[in-house]
Amino acid sequence: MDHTNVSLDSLILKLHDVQGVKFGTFKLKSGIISPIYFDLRVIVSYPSLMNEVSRLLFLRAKEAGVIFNSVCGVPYTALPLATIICSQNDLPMLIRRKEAKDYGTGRMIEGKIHPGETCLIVEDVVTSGSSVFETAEVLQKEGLKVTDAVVLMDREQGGRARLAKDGITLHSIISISKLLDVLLEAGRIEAEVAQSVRRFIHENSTFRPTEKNGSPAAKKPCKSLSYEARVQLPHIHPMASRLLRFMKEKQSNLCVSADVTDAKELLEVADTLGPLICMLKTHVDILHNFTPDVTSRLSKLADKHSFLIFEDRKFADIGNTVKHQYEGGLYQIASWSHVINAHAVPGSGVVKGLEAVGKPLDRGCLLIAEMSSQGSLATGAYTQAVVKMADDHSDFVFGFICGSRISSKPEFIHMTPGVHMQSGGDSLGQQYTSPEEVICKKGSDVIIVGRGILAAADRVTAAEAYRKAGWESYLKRLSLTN
Ligand SMILES: O=c1ccn([C@@H]2O[C@H](COP(=O)(O)O)[C@@H](O)[C@H]2O)c(=O)[nH]1
Repeated sequence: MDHTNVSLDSLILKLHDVQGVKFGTFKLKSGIISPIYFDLRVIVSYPSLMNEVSRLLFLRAKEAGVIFNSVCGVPYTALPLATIICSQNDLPMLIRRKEAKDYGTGRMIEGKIHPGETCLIVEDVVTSGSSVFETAEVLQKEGLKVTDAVVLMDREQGGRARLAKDGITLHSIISISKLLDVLLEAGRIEAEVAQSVRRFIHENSTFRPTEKNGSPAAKKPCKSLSYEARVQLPHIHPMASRLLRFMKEKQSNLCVSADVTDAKELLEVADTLGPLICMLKTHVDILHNFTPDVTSRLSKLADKHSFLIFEDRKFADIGNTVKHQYEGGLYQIASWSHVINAHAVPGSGVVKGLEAVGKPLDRGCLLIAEMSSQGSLATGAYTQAVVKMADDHSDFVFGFICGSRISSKPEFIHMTPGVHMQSGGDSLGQQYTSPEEVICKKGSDVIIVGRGILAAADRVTAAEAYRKAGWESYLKRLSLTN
């Protein structure tokens, strides 16, 4: 028996001893029930284990012949591992921030960056490979090369193949198959447990390699209709149909969130970005100089450039109050906004109140089923109840604000905020996802982008980049699912 195998087996047993790996019934973040769970964060409490894992990670990269100039750990568990590797081998380290700083430079990477150099990524566990990929994306945006990643535990659920597709070679110390073999042999788990974990891993691969002609080799995700085909659906809401037509004609599933506080700037955003968007989202109550003239000009720009106006008012009161809020007051929202949205918290009265005002004007409503902010309570059973409410009021409700596709009905439009090319978020809990993730993987229809475009030096160029990314992700989704 060679020395490496002996130390690998003992490492696996130690990880089991400290409960870094557990067997039982665990609900994963995705909602899937798993018979195995890794919690490798626990190893930070065991210094000798930390040193051993760090040594093996470094050795693995060296054995594989990886040439690199710096090391970056995927936050958070791999951060101390990267620190030990760099300290013991006299290597420069880079730290990836989870959120951009909202002051100073706003950078996402800490440490001295030398564009053109190669950075090795270190991770504790890889499932789909998305965390490694997100870190690689951030490093690459700074001009660094990322060719390889080393990981302590490969769950063998498609992460390696997915990263290879993106040009990153994954090197692992322990595979889940090896872990099961060692624990079985040591009498730590029963054969049935090992068998059920193997079955689970096999059935829950997150990446299916494509055949040479590009079509998926294995099980396809459920079929998705084109925007064009959905326009023809017999029960499509007129607002959904209008939006889908704009999307098709303009090749745009981009909604710009025009969160500016000056009326002149709002109109300028609408006019300059109008040709690139299918919808303009407003928060008129943040304007310091609102006048009714602003909304009448906005309506003219919507006609000129063929986009819908969506006032993101998030109504959330009893039916009688929201009727007044929608129809009257300073903003008279119903008179100019094609689309509004509402929380389902008050119960169906909120929709009925809004419908009483909006339906005669041919307006449409989106229900807020999920939110992009950290710690949002709109999840699980609440989200499902919102879908039911939309089903019950589909004369007026034509879709959702959500993080991913939550209804299988193609008549409903799914719109996702919290979209940015760079992963991370802000200091107030906003969490960002990329256009590709939102459209292609999560099956949403429209990306809602605010600061990703508004904070850019050239807003038109940034909006075009988001339009293109959103549209190409939609085409990719169609090709993968049909
Ligand atoms: O869950 C939600 C619901 C709404 N929003 C709104 O979208 C934009 C996002 O702005 P960014 O600058 O792209 O972060 C903003 O108007 C929010 O009120 C959301 O972010 N999340």
